[in-house]
Amino acid sequence: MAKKNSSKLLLSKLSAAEFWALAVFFALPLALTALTALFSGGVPKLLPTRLQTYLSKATSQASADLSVAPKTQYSSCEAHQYTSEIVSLDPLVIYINNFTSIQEAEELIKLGEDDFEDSFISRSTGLHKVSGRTSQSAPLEPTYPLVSCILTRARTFMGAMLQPDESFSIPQLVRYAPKQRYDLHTDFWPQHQVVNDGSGRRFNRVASFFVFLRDNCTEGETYFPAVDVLDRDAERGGGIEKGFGGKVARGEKDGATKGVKFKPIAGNAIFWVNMDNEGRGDRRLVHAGLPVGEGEKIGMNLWPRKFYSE
Ligand SMILES: O=C(O)CCC(=O)C(=O)O
Ligand SMILES: [Fe+2]
Repeated sequence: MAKKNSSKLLLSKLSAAEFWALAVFFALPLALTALTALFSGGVPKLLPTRLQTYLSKATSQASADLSVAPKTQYSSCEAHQYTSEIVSLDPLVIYINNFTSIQEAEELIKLGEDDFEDSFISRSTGLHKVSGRTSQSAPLEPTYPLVSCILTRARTFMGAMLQPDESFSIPQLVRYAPKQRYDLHTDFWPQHQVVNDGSGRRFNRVASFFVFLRDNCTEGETYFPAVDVLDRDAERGGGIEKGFGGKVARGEKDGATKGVKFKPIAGNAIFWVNMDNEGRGDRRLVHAGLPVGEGEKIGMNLWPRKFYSE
């Protein structure tokens, strides 16, 4: 009772201006909460069920509109789950298990699948269509959250090999239908390329990641005829090859068993180093995408670029 009287007394002592100042002070947080609820779609939930029906059409339309931004929808960047195994030390070839998850692999395909065109090869003279590459390719926008996440993963994998100002080429999806292939080639250029930023600096593809994204096929292995580690292993009983549990096998060239080939397994990747410290390309990293038998193979190229002084 005494408390009620004292608050009455206090109100009667306030001027009109002081009263309104106090009213605004107490009402402002309430108004802000209501506005936040309005913009986050929370208002319908605050209303009685009967009234919610009046709003349901508008709010479900709003959430439907949100779902039509597929290219940027996947935004989580999961911590990597990969494990790695060295296939060859010299030249350096590393097999990476689970470089992407299956969900990430399918999501990457979705991001590029409207943009597939017949593959070309890139040379200093421009882009060329060649008969030895019959697949289709699609660029992947590096700023999409998932693509940027995978590029960061690749950069972290490379550790000290890349300087912070050295970046990746635009990632590229490659898709093969039955009989399609990419004949023997190297990913590095015989001559360093000039960066098109006006600086005159020259770069080359210091290393390559080839990531298998869809393995719904027979054959279609990635083949390195001059990486001879399994050939040497065969002379000692083939223990290393068996240790890879079918992911890696010996290849065939000109009727002879030679080199190493990698079976397409979605999510797994091959990493290899193309250039030595002096910026010379290593021809032992010549490789091919062997013709696909049945089904479809989709992979992704990630090419880290390093600058060279000449
Ligand atoms: O398809 C493959 O297995 C390899 C593809 C490749 O080497 C490339 O696109 O540069
Ligand atoms: Fe290649």
